[in-house]
Parts: sequence; C-alpha cells; structure tokens
Amino acid sequence: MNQDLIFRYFPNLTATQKKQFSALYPLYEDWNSKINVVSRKDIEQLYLHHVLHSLAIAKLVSFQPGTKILDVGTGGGFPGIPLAILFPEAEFTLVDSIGKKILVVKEVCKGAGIQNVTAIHGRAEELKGEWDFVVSRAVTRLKPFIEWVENKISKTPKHNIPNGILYLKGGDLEEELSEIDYPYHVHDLSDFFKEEFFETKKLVMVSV
Ligand SMILES: C[S@@+](CC[C@H](N)C(=O)[O-])C[C@H]1O[C@@H](n2cnc3c(N)ncnc32)[C@H](O)[C@@H]1O
Repeated sequence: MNQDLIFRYFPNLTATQKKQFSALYPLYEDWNSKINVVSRKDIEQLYLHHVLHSLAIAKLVSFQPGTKILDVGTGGGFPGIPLAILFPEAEFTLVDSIGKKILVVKEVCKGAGIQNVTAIHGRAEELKGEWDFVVSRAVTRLKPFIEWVENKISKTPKHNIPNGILYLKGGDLEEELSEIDYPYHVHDLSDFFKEEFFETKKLVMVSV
C-alpha cells in the first residue's frame, strides 16, 4: 500500500488531497474487514489496482468545477471516491444496488473528509436526474449499461469533449463494442501508466 504511486502520477496535489488519498488505505482496510468491498488479497494493492486505476479517467478529462458525475455500480467507491478527491469542486453521485457497499462509501467519505459525494442505495435504471458524465468500472456489458444511463446524460457539454460515458474495462472488447450504436473511442491505459497491471486495461469513452 503505497500512496506515493498516486503522488508520482499526480504531482500537483494539495496537502488536503494528499491527506485524503493517504487516509484511504487505513479506512478501506478497516471497513473491508467488516464488509467485503475489495477482494481480501487485493487490499494490499489498493493504490495500484483501485485508486490509480480509477484515476485513469483523469488522464483524459479534467472535470471543471460544477461538473456533475454519476458513478454507476460504485461498489466500495470506485472509480468515484478517488475522482472526488482529485476534483473537489465537481459533484459526484455514487450509486449501488447493495446497501452495505453504500454504507462503506459513506463511511470512507466521512473518515477522509470528502464532501462532494452523494451516495445512493438503489438500482441505476431507477435513478432520476441528469449528469454530465457517467463513470463506471466492471459492472455489466456496455449495451445494457448504455440503456440504463443514456437518458440521464445532459445534452449541454461543459468540456472540450462531448458528455457521455467513461467506462473502465479490461480484456477483449471487440464483440461488446460491435453491439453499441453510439460513437466511441478506446484508450489504452498503458499509454498513461507504465505498471504491468495496466497492460490490458482500457478506458472506453462513449459519446451519448
Ligand atoms: C464488480 S462490482 C464493481 C464495483 C466497483 N465499480 C469497482 O470497480 O470496484 C459491480 C457492482 O455493481 C453493482 N450493480 C450491479 N448492477 C447494478 C445496478 N443495476 N444498479 C446499481 N448497481 C449495480 C453491484 O452491486 C456491484 O457492487
């Protein structure tokens, strides 16, 4: 567990952000022993496998103050919590259908002093509201995922890229991508991070 990895890839963090990133390991270690949100053997790799992986989204988009972001199927808070620390002036809504996981999200935010996160226990399909971006990792295939969220994405862009979905995915995506009707772009995370873990990891941007 080494938060210095985060500080190396994101060298302009404020003292508050460094403190918040450093707080994540003890908070997740404690909560994970009560409610499993990160696989037990993965907890030692929290900063590489979960925090840095989540922050790959920030290598592509810098969320402006006031941007609204929805994290669907956030589990214990990935990618939403690391992004909320990095962009304290953006507004994050984290949703998961399992109440215990949302409890962990709320407790980690409270423990680390993260104030720009609203955590909701519910199903993404049933959620009402509008966001500029939807972020996610490892929830379901892209086609059903898009159907859950396409009517929740604002049509007014605030950035130099269109509003839409930023989905962290691994492995072979060809078949999944062939099922979707919106324009998309696939980015290799190995272009951003040199660790072996990222060799097969991708970020799919879907403009909705
Ligand atoms: C494999 S976990 C990934 C969690 C987190 N995104 C991560 O990468 O660590 C998938 C999560 O999606 C949630 N999920 C699945 N279907 C959902 C739905 N329809 N609405 C909200 N959450 C959902 C599950 O409860 C689970 O926590």
